Amino acid sequence: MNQSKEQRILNFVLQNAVRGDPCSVLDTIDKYCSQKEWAMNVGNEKGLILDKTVEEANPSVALELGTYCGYSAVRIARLLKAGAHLLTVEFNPEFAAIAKQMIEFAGVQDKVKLLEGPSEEIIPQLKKKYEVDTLDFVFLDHWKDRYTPDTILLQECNLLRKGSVLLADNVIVPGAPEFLNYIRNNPHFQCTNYPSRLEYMKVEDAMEKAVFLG
Ligand SMILES: C[C@H](C[C@H]1O[C@@H](n2cnc3c(N)ncnc32)[C@H](O)[C@@H]1O)NC(=O)c1cc(-c2ccc(F)cc2)cc(O)c1O
Ligand SMILES: [Mg+2]
Repeated sequence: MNQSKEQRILNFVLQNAVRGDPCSVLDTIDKYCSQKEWAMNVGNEKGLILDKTVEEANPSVALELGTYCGYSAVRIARLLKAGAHLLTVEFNPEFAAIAKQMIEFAGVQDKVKLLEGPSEEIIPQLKKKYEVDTLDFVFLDHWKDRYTPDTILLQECNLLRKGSVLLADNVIVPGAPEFLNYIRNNPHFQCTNYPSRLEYMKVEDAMEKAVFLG
């Protein structure tokens, strides 16, 4: 059976990147996806916005929704301080298997816990099953129509605290208009928009940061 695109991306990393070097893994994925096959990684341009937001938040506990091949999980984990960790959620088993290998090859597996399943099922389990108190940082990069319900669910599960930082990818392409409307009109969030471009394309995209005010 011929390989999936995600398997081809992983193989290219295994053959061309430096094991244990997260930056080398990120650069190699970006090289493959800009020169050979487009893929929905956050990419290097929006990746720099993600980097700055993570560094500013300096989270002890971070959550990512939508792992895909693990590009942003590696990107986030490489910036985490000693003792901090990232929980990343992916419901597609094939993608989860690829991401697991990508995270291990990059050498950040001790900082990342990959949770396989839908976010709507996993979020309510975070406190009891995964021993989370509150989340310092959340990266929303899964189905764009899940951004709003999952943001509401995070609040209902008391997983946000004053100052928790949410960062949403793709608020222009594919777009998350309902999320933007929800979060920008919600007095419990302070929002900032970061114009950028769709990964590996000359197409406008943006990220939205929302700080929970408690
Ligand atoms: C949604 C995907 C990312 C991943 O999210 C997992 N997922 C989903 N829903 C759940 C859940 N409820 N729980 C857990 N995991 C979940 C999935 O399996 C994918 O692996 N991301 C995108 O679709 C995406 C698409 C584009 C894009 C842009 C222009 C185009 F012309 C075409 C596509 C760009 C991006 O930057 C994206 O991020
Ligand atoms: Mg995205």
